[in-house]
Amino acid sequence: MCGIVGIVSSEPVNQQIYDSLLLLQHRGQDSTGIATLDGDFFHMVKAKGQVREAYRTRDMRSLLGNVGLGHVRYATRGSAAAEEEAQPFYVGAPYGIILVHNGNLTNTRELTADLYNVDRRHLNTHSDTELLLNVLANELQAGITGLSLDKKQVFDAVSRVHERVEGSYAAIALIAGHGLLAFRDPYGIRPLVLGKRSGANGQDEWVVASESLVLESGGYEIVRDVEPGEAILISPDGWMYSQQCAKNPRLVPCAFEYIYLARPDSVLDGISVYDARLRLGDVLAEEIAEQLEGVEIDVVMPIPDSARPSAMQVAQKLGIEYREGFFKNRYVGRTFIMPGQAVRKKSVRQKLNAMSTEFKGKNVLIVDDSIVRGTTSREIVEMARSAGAKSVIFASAAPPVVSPHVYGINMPSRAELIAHGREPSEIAEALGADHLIYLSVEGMNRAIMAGQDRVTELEQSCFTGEYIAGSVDAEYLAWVEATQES
Ligand SMILES: O=P(O)(O)OC[C@H]1O[C@H](OP(=O)(O)OP(=O)(O)O)[C@H](O)[C@@H]1O
Ligand SMILES: NC(=O)CC[C@H](N)C(=O)O
Ligand SMILES: [Mg+2]
Repeated sequence: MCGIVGIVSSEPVNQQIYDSLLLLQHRGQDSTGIATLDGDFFHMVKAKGQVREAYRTRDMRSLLGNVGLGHVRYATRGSAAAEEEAQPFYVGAPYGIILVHNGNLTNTRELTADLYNVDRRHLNTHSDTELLLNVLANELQAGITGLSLDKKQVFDAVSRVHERVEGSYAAIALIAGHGLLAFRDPYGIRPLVLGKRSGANGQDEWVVASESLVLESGGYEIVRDVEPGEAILISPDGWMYSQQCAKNPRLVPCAFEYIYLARPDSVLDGISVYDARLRLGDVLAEEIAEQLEGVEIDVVMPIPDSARPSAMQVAQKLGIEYREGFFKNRYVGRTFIMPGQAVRKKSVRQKLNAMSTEFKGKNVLIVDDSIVRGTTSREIVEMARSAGAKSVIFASAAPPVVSPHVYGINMPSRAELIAHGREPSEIAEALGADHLIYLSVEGMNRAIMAGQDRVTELEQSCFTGEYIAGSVDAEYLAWVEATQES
């Protein structure tokens, strides 16, 4: 999951894109980039690290134009450290295209071979985003008949992209002279939402972004989510056109967005992330009551930040006091999306501190949103014990993560997943907890999708091992494991 934003405005967009990326920072911390379209020219600035450190005043001044896009990266293919893999990516033909992408393609080997051998295209990195851009460029090129490009040709090109590319992709592109193109994969795995406001000169101003909070904070009304398979084309003077470009679109958004990735104050595909997290807590409480009958619990405690809404509900439903015992250093980023296990492990200790008065002599139920590698939970159980807890019960508001995530979250290898091939009792032992409880898969589905009928199924392969998009089989997973840094 990266964060993406694209804006078509009646005034310069540089500051708006910057502000939007700051709001999307929780989706990626490895690198960031902004590109603008200024008449016939693109301007682009990319840098490693987080938004606040990445852009200088002179960079911002160079980003001229009323149309632009931006990206924060959390690498899922290639390397987090590679500067040349920071997004956006650019190709010179046709017209000049710049693209940002949230997601992960699963047929990269086939695409790489075809782009070299058939389309005669050069690829300069290991990024799957560069592949996506080149497929789009190739399909646009193939459909051009005259000098200019019309919307049908653009939508036909996106249809052919859907046919060639497998995996997940929410993408935004700028096409020089033509405006902004946004599209979402046929399963809508990664989020993308469309917003509109009226500019000073009466022109419609548009934004497409990974999360709705970007729209709200910029004073845009939420028009709707981009449909799975749909493409949206917005001209530089604010005309918007859309078309369904996939043969069999089916909305299957990623469950992990609701559990951990997205900000709680966003609404994705009509489901409020905060409400989903509250409901995950409600259902978790029911399952705790059933499975841990008789186990003594004095206090319920969240692991800040993402677990707070769920933990609050667990406490309320179980009628047990809610306390905060772990305090977070706000200057340390999200540890799960940091590259490399050594950094992640060190950061948990830097990030969280246990206040002993809240633990001494108590039976503590610790609630986290998820346990993936166990990096956080292992350290936390140890911290709770050293702070004097009598017993430590650990609850996860998501089911066990048993399989790699190949659609935009960097969990490439089975071996690193603490729940892979282990029973909950063995995991409890590995974590050092007295009891461990996970939300059930059925409970997760019920909680996230309650009270609405737009989303009827979730992408949940990391909990079930069943992959909906592309041919993800044992051979593919072994290849990902062998080639992707985690
Ligand atoms: O089992 P693990 O591999 O440790 O991963 C899971 C943990 O990582 C995330 O927290 P993170 O610090 O990334 O962000 P947060 O502050 O938003 O909770 C998540 O909320 C869990 O606490
Ligand atoms: N998390 C993402 O969406 C990553 C996008 C792309 N796969 C990359 O690695 O840059
Ligand atoms: Mg956390």
